[in-house]
Amino acid sequence: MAARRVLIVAGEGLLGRPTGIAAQSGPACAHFSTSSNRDARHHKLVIVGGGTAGAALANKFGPRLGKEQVCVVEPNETHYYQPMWTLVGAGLKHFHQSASREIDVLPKKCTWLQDKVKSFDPDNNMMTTYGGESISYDYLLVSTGLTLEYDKIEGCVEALENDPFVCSNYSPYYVNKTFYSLRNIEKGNAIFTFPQGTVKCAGAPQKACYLAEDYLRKNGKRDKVKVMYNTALPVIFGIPRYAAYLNDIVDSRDIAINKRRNLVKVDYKKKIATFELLDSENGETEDYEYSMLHVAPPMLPPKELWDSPLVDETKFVTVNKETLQHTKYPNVFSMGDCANLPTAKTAAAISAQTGVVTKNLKKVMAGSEPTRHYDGYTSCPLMITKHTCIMAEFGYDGAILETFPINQAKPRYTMAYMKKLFMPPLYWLGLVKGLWYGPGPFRKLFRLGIKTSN
Ligand SMILES: COC1=C(OC)C(=O)C(C/C=C(\C)CCC=C(C)C)=C(C)C1=O
Repeated sequence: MAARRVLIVAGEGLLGRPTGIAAQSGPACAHFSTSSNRDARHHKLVIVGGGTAGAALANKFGPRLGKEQVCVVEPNETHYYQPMWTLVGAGLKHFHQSASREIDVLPKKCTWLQDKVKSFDPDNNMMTTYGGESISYDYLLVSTGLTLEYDKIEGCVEALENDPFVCSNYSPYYVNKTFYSLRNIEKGNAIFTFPQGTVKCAGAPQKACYLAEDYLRKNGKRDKVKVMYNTALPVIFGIPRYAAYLNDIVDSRDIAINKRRNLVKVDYKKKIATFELLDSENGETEDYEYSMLHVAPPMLPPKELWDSPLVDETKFVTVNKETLQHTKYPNVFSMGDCANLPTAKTAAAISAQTGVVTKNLKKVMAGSEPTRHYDGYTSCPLMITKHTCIMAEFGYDGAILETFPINQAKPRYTMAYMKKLFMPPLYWLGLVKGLWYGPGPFRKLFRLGIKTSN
């Protein structure tokens, strides 16, 4: 029964489809736009991507400017709360709890064009779509998210499609396979990978590992399964304060950390994963036999952006890291995973960015300069066991920006409850609706409390 369910999930996998936020395309909905004039289509504000960032901004500007003035270009029918997929992979939430209809996260007062941008021409304030539209705009928000590039790993797509024990919490097609693997693994190596390059939610690959280890231990299988985390990075986590706690945790739970290893090939018939040794000069590789393999794929902004002047050679949208305004085009902003911001890419980061872009875009629309500055705020709720969580919160240059006046680097029950119970409603009712700008004000309030009580 379980095996059948997984096979159905795996059978649906198709990497040609957009993978950033949502999955399927489908029939048009109420305020879906059917353009009557394909030659000239103009909106005051065009938002490319209806994920977390795009939906939040549509909810800010749609009601303000009106339905015809704000256009969201988003091909996918379903909007996913991706932070929940860590929990789905560990059997702590159901996949359907992470999904909503795109039409339900967008405001009534906006035009949803269910289409995908094909090319950007910011010098002429124009873009074209695969559906054959030419759209011009006064202001543009680029919030496309990232595309999962499983196909950069040789044999990985075949393995994800054919081996029930090769899984990935990053994809709606493969996230259900993670818990299937945990329930059915008997012995051997359970390997969790972290790729080279920029990823969204850099904590997710190790959360998958911790929750798996916890499940195997609690279900009496731990002594027969070796748990490994193979990462391209030279450290377990980029912020030393949290890395110190995490290193102790992996030591005490006998999780092997193999650093500077990058997954380059999966041979699912032989059950072998091949890793490039990044510190070796002559491109040496290492083969690992696996019983279960959790893949975090390389990621990049969608290829439609690569040739546009909106990005640089890194392929990420070049914005001022404080104002989030484009470095070349003052009428363009970018936020979310596709922006080249030197901080970790998370939903929590988008909450803080929403306030900044809302304020600055209003300023620019009124003919003045952007004034609000983003401090790089981001948060990573690191699930350590199913009941405990390290609530990492930080900003640019490793600044620690913890909300609560307690040590959040310690695994805590309260923070696990936050992640599992408090965050989903905060996301659906707050963040995507443009009503949650992150916990910054609470942080300041709690710090004030400490000062006055001293
Ligand atoms: C899923 O996305 C998330 C957010 O966006 C909805 C957040 O904002 C935050 C940050 C919020 C914190 C730490 C709690 C603040 C709560 C109060 C009551 C002050 C986290 C961790 C998060 O995971």
